[in-house]
Amino acid sequence: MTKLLVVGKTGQLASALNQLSPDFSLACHTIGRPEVDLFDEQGVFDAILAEKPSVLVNAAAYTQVDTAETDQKKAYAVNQHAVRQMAEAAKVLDIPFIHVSTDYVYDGQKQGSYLESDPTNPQGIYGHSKLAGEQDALATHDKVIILRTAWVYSAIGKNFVKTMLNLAEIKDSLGIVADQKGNPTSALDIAQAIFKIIIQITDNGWQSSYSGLYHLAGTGDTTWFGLACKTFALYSQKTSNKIPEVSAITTADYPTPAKRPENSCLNCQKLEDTFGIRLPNWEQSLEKCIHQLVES
Ligand SMILES: NC(=O)C1=CN([C@@H]2O[C@H](COP(=O)(O)OP(=O)(O)OC[C@H]3O[C@@H](n4cnc5c(N)ncnc54)[C@H](OP(=O)(O)O)[C@@H]3O)[C@@H](O)[C@H]2O)C=CC1
Ligand SMILES: Cc1cn([C@H]2C[C@H](O)[C@@H](COP(=O)(O)OP(=O)(O)O[C@H]3O[C@@H](C)C(=O)[C@@H](O)[C@H]3O)O2)c(=O)[nH]c1=O
Ligand SMILES: [Mg+2]
Repeated sequence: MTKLLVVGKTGQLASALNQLSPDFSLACHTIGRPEVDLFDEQGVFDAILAEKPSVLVNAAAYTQVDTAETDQKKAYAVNQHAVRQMAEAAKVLDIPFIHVSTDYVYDGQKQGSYLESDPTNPQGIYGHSKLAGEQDALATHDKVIILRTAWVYSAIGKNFVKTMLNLAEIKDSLGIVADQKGNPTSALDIAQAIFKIIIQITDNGWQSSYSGLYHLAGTGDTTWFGLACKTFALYSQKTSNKIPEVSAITTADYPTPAKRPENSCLNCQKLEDTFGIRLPNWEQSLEKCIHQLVES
């Protein structure tokens, strides 16, 4: 039986992997704080070797985009140095390592959606540190799959969708940026895709053609303003709770410490061609998430 080890316990993706693993008949174990802290590089390496998994997935990261600007050391420790240790451990065990990265490795200036072969140019420390982690993982071990995803939301954990619903309780109006475009992605959809990839690796054995970068994001794109509007539209269909008035603003109207890409839409064709996986439309998965939030 495939023995999957997930680094990360309480985050959006780690929770989704945990939740869905029984559907895929996998033994799935998660490690994270307080037992395993990613600031302790040797501890991470040792913990993975002690577990002896047959596949390693990293679902942990330093994800606070704005805080990273002033907390650079921690961002690089988690997003680069710990990732290198995971790749080193996977190399020693000779097992596949599936690592998750971000659309924020791009500068957002491309017209149209990004291909994996497009140049990267992160605009902030979070994106820089994630890119450094990708590069270290690929340089360390052959059996590495990097999945760049985007705009992740889930009923569990912190994300933009839940921020909007929390703000609804305290605000009558909101201004949301309408000049940043991307692909909202459900954590449950990412988890399901990761399991499908693992099943193919198990069934076919590792193929050298699997190695490398893949985009994995919800189908269809929108702006943060569009995502906020859809969130409130779905929410008001399911509850009688009040929703705020939402207005479209520009990036200049909403200054933040970290610069975000204007257009980070991801072309996910390579993933479909290699593994036959295509994620659902973002609106369809968002509806499921809002349903879960309303029911809980
Ligand atoms: N969230 C998003 O919008 C996007 C995320 N991604 C990527 O997807 C992946 C999953 O992200 P997501 O699930 O949203 O992340 P979350 O922010 O929800 O969770 C991050 C996880 O990392 C763990 N972690 C952080 N620092 C440490 C540390 N020092 N030691 C141990 N564990 C640590 C956290 O643990 P604890 O609970 O103890 O803090 C938490 O479990 C990441 O690689 C991220 O970069 C990519 C694009 C968009
Ligand atoms: C709360 C709020 C945000 N915004 C803007 C700020 C920003 O441009 C945009 C999104 O805000 P957030 O800070 O929630 O999103 P952000 O933390 O930038 O989300 C990113 O997280 C990392 C981890 C990733 O990898 C990315 O793919 C992406 O999901 O919305 C408003 O315009 N109005 C508001 O009231
Ligand atoms: Mg954030």
